[in-house]
Amino acid sequence: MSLLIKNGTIVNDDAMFKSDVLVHDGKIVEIAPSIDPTPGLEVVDATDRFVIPGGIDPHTHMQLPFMGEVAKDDFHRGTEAAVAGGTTMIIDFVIPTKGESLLVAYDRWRGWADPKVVCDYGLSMAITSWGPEIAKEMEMVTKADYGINSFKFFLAYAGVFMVRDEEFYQGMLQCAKLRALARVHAENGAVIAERCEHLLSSGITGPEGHTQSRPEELEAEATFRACTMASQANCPLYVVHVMSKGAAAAIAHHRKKGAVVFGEPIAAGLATDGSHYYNEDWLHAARYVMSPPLSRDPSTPNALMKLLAAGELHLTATDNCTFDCHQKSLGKDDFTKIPNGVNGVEDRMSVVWDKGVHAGIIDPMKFVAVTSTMAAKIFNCYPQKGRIAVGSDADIVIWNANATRTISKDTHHHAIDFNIFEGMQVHGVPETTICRGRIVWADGQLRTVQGAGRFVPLPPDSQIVFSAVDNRGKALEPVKVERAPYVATTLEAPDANANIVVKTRSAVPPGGISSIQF
Ligand SMILES: NC(=O)NCCC(=O)O
Ligand SMILES: [Zn+2]
Ligand SMILES: [Zn+2]
Repeated sequence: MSLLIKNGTIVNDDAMFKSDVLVHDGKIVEIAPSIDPTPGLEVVDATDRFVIPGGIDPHTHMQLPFMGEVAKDDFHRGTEAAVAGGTTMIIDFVIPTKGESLLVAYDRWRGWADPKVVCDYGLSMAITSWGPEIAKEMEMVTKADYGINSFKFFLAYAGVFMVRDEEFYQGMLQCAKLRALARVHAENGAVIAERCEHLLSSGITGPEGHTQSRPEELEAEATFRACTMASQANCPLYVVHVMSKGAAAAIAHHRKKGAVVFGEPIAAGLATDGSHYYNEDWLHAARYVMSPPLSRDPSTPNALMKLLAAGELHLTATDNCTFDCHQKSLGKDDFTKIPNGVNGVEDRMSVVWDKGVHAGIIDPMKFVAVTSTMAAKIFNCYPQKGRIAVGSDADIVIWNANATRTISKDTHHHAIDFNIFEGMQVHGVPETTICRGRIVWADGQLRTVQGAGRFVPLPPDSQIVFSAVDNRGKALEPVKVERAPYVATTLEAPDANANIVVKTRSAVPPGGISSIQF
């Protein structure tokens, strides 16, 4: 099947230019100022429109079994919502239960996703327990047959997904060895568990307890700790759902010291805030329960967007993990039982355009970078994905920057009965979405086929992630002092009048000098 996109302005992360685009058999085969239509060619007019790489959402949880429930958006509804919003690839997480084989969990996720996806998808893998068997399976799943190149560690959800610091550290050593990216959910799970108990026993049972059990400091502390441990393991780190200024500052601190750390804000955190948790309508407040919580500081969404603009945060995702009102209401007497998670996969592109480009904070090229290209580079499928170029997959969105739409549960494609962005009017609308050469969304209608999306294996050793690591490693090698063997001497009584000699360090200790002053 062939398709010709005419008269549009192509936007990549590094350039914008007017050109036509010819697509054949799922690939972009020609880009030229003017391509003549030939008989039988479907022509899409993109006059006054941008022609952008389809969005890549690197953080979703379709049909995740979590907190006794299963997320409502499955791989069918979830990917339909994605393409309706201009996203043409998702990266979902395989999350084994504690002690479960990674291979068994992997097969389960592929079994769920392959027959249902309407767009391409890749997988990341969570490590929820630790031991030699897990380390061995990590190596297996990074092979081409499995196509995993990143592993996520939870420092929250005590007793469920959380790993201890030493497990996280060992996991990162293994990631570094396999040239796989470590990803982290950074919150202090142990302190959160204590605070939950305290709040409940003080009679705070509503959703306001959720945010009070997880103050921003606990996200910032865990982010700083994760970055520190990653630096010691010489392992690149990707911090998922950066929700607060403190967490972003921890990332910036380590990047200034040369660490390879990426920060991912999500649509929810860029467009809304934690004031909802204090809404007097219980159900309203419960809808926003996710972890880490939305920031209580109303200036945070704008600050996170500015950090994307400044290059201190790097790409956007959604953490799409949807539970409907009935599922949320299971926590009506106890906020710790409200299933955690919000929508985002359908609205991320419009929300980032509106709060970023329309607001004058980022330009269209940066928009493409933070919604698509950076994800393709980090997860090592660039330029197959994330670029409008000859030879790339024809994952393309015709974007109308001048159109607006009002987000609503009544028109969205999610499987839930509310939308956390309800009523928000956003500038920037995906008019046509093309997945590997097929139009899957046009004129406000889905034209999808279940199972038509493909699994995209993600190979390890992404350039943007690993190129600096070897030289950093040399600087971190342990230092050995060569000495003559120590010969024991008889101890003599100390001479009270002898001068005290203060020994000074002559070599930098492994891992560098701490900036903490005592
Ligand atoms: N974020 C959230 O609340 N739910 C999904 C699981 C996770 O990513 O932590
Ligand atoms: Zn998380
Ligand atoms: Zn998540």
